[in-house]
Amino acid sequence: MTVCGAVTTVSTRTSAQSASIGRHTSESLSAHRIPAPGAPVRSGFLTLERGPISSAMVFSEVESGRTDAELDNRVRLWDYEAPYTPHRFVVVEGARRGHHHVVIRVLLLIDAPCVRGVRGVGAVGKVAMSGKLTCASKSTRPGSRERSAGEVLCRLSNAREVELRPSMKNQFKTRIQRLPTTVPRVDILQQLALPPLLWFAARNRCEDTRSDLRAHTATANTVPDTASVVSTGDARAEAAPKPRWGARPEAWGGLCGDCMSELDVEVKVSAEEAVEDIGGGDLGPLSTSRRSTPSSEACDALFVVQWGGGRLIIRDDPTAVGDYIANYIAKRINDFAPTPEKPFVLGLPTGSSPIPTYKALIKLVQDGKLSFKHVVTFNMDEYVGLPRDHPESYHTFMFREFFSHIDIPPTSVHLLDGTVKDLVGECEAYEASIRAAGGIELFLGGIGEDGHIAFNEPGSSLASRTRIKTLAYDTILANARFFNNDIAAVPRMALTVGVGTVLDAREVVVVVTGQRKSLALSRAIEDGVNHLWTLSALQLHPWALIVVDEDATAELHVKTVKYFKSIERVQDEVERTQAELKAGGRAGGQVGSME
Ligand SMILES: N[C@@H]1[C@@H](O)[C@H](O)[C@@H](COP(=O)(O)O)O[C@@H]1O
Repeated sequence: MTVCGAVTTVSTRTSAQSASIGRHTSESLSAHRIPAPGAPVRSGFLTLERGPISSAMVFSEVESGRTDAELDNRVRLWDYEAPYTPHRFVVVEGARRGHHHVVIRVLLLIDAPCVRGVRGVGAVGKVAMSGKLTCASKSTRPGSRERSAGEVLCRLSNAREVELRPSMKNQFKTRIQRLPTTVPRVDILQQLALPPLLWFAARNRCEDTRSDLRAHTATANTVPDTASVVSTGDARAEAAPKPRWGARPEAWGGLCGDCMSELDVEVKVSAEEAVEDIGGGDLGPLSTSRRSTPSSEACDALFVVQWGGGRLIIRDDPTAVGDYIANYIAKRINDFAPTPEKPFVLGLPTGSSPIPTYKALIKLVQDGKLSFKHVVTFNMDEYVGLPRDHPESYHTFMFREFFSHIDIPPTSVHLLDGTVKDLVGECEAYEASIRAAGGIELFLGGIGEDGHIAFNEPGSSLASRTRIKTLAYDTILANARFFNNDIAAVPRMALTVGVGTVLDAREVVVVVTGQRKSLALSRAIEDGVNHLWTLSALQLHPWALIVVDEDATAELHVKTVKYFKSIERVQDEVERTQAELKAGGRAGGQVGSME
């Protein structure tokens, strides 16, 4: 798989244009200004947050009613490859009213639960893809020649070779390995080093399940089943196991908002190339040549669709990091509007890194901007054998640094007890009480210098659950500072939630500050998923955010830092525009904001 950090723009018009295929930096990406509301949308304005997917492809068409050839001339292809988690992709989508329907289709949405959902569908040997997305609603009835995104994704993810149609073929051709149908989504994404074919079936299913989705948005803490949203309509897909899915309700609100309802996505798969079913496929040829015009006015709003995945926020110093995270958490809790029946379940860490966050949260509570009355907390870990009232027990730490300053009922606080006889039973009961609380909505974490999250030391299973863990010598050394630098006083064992427990949270936010964490940060986000740096498991999480200070970026590549900063700029710009639109009553609600 190729992974590079650049954006490729491909024009399909002429060879001269082909020669102009350029490698753009993320700066030039952000130079694509988002048009003002109502302004004409030009080809190429599309602004993307480069996703950490292996690559991504976006086509835009501007103005409908043209011949295919003309449209081809206007197709822009961005091929994104990025170093970080493979789940997240943001599309800023714009269109405007008028008889020139701006049809900017994007797609990209990558999540392989939908692949899992449709597993068993026949593999495709070779697919030619027109790469055009149009804007009309399409049926996804089984047997229909129109294929939904889920189907196409499924097919392409099973393809051994994917080609664009002839007009683009010479410019872009990628081979991928044939993938087993059941590989985890990350593997799929990482191996789809091609125009990734991750097409998100916005309207097809969205429309069907629209009221459900709205209900989800309203209740704000449940997330619809991906398979049912991106599925093919195939009964097997419907019956497939429900994927664990970390998208947040705002994202769904966006997908199902009024504007989005006017957008549809269809991947046209050309019949110019033979489609060879090699795995007992029963979907028929992936073929459609019909172009459609938008069924109604295209939306005139800007969209951000965020769909899980990793994001790195860089702030100047630990205080700014703490402020950022505190505001972020406060917004989550406030948006969630917790009640006694439906509390917000928050996972919490100890250590020095989260202290500025705790301070800022305390201030928000004191200022009346946040309440923990209906928040239930679960801490990550606790030393074994340290009495709860020991000054360095995590129990003491949490009450000293946080709980005693906020309005949380003590009964809503959960900490592992490392003093009990039956430590295994304690761990099992802890997992059970997390489940009973409905799972963790947001897990805040810190990391050790060796990249451990909670006490998941190097070598921990990435599927681990709450358990007893022997501490690494490095961790004992690092934590000796809390025990008067007496290494012998540091407990040798701890109870800790597992990496799997953290990954189960619907959202994970990790604080990383200080240069001593910089190597761990770089290993976790610039290298692959690795049990030696357990933070790297966040790459598997669909909705993860790491907030760091400048010092912690010391070991990162300059391009990594630039990339994430550019994302934030784009995000800010989008959110400002959205706020303006909203203020003017023109946008369909908050869409996927991370802030
Ligand atoms: N078990 C805790 C971790 O949860 C924490 O993230 C880490 C970092 O501590 P600090 O933030 O003080 O560097 O310390 C301990 O190892």
